[in-house]
Amino acid sequence: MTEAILTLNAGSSSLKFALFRVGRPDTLALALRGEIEAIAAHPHFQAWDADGKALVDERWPDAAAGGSQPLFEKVIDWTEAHLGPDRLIAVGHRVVHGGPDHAEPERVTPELLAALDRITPLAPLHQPQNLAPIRAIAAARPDLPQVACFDTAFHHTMPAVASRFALPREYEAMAIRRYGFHGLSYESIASRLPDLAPALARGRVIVAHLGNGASLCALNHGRSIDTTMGFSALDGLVMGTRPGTLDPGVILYLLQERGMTASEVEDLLYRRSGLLGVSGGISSDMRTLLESPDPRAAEAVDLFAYRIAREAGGLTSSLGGLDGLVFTAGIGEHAPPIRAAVCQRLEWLGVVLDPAANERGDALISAPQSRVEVRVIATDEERMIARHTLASVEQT
Ligand SMILES: Nc1ncnc2c1ncn2[C@@H]1O[C@H](COP(=O)(O)OP(=O)(O)O)[C@@H](O)[C@H]1O
Ligand SMILES: CC(=O)OP(=O)(O)O
Ligand SMILES: [Mg+2]
Repeated sequence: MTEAILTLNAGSSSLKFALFRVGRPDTLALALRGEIEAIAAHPHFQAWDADGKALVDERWPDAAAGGSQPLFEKVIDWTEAHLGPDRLIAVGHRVVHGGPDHAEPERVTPELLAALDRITPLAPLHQPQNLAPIRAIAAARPDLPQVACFDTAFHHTMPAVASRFALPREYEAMAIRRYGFHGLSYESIASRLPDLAPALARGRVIVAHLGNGASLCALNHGRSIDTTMGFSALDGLVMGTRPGTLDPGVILYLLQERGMTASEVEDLLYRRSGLLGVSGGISSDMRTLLESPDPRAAEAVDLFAYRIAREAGGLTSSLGGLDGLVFTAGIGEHAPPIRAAVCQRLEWLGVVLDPAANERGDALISAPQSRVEVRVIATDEERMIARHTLASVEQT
């Protein structure tokens, strides 16, 4: 019988999962992976074995009644039914916010769950999605170890000058600071760089994690020194349904002058803005926008690329120059027009794209004369979670 680890990665638009077989010494072989995408609209459930052979492909016309809970249960039941001779030894979870106190992966206990629940207001779109399956599994399988892996953890290496807000000191004591997110994704990319691009592993690199949520991370020698997301997953780039950086004066104005309630503003910022809002409600999904003939879709796409380039300029300053740019996550890995638009805006930095390599989605998409090496690397948050989970269960 082989031991296996299940990973669950609940994002804002998808639930991704994977099953890894544990070999000795400490190798993790992918057994299957899958996802439910468009969880809030028309859920689409797919899974593949390690060779990419499809195991399931189901669509549900409407989001499940009762939110994501029935979808989590479906994934867990389906995975258990496909375990075969494997024995599940642990489940690892992506948990978006670890707050100030959780800088390393941790075994789930009732105390940890209560602490993570208390920081839900800092990540209202994600934390409930992350904690719900932990609770469901704890109730159904109380003896099965679970490990929480935090999206904020990788950024604990940021210097104070990058994590501090210019607020009075007492607010910093209330843990109001910039945390950064998508840390498991950045850790996954940083862990691949020594093999894929050794010079970049030692250099100054911006990683663009462009999914439904989107952010940039400045890596120096593989460590995060700055990132575009802050206290919450609202800051920085334009995202599927979030505006990214917004003058806080707008929020005061909406509350004080336009009579909006705090929860209406929350809904506006987390669910109605970004690509969805700017496109006039066409879609938060980049595929739909790239295919749409509506000029508002093109304006949303243009703003998305403009803001990536603008923030990349800022992070280049944080890094003191730029050696590499890496695109990853749903849009970064699969949307050549977005990569082209960003690279064109960064030509002043010495970025020269190889258009054919970009269209093919090659690993290296910059031209030989480019001063900045531009790469596409598939993020593997699932393997990162599995590694942390294995290390955590072996320690105890
Ligand atoms: N072939 C594609 N072309 C353009 N965009 C794509 C493609 N495939 C996926 N995407 C986009 O990737 C985004 C989802 O990215 P993903 O990293 O899976 O998100 P999350 O993990 O935040 O749920 C969506 O906007 C989707 O439209
Ligand atoms: C932190 C965050 O925005 O995550 P996601 O991209 O999964 O929405
Ligand atoms: Mg994601």
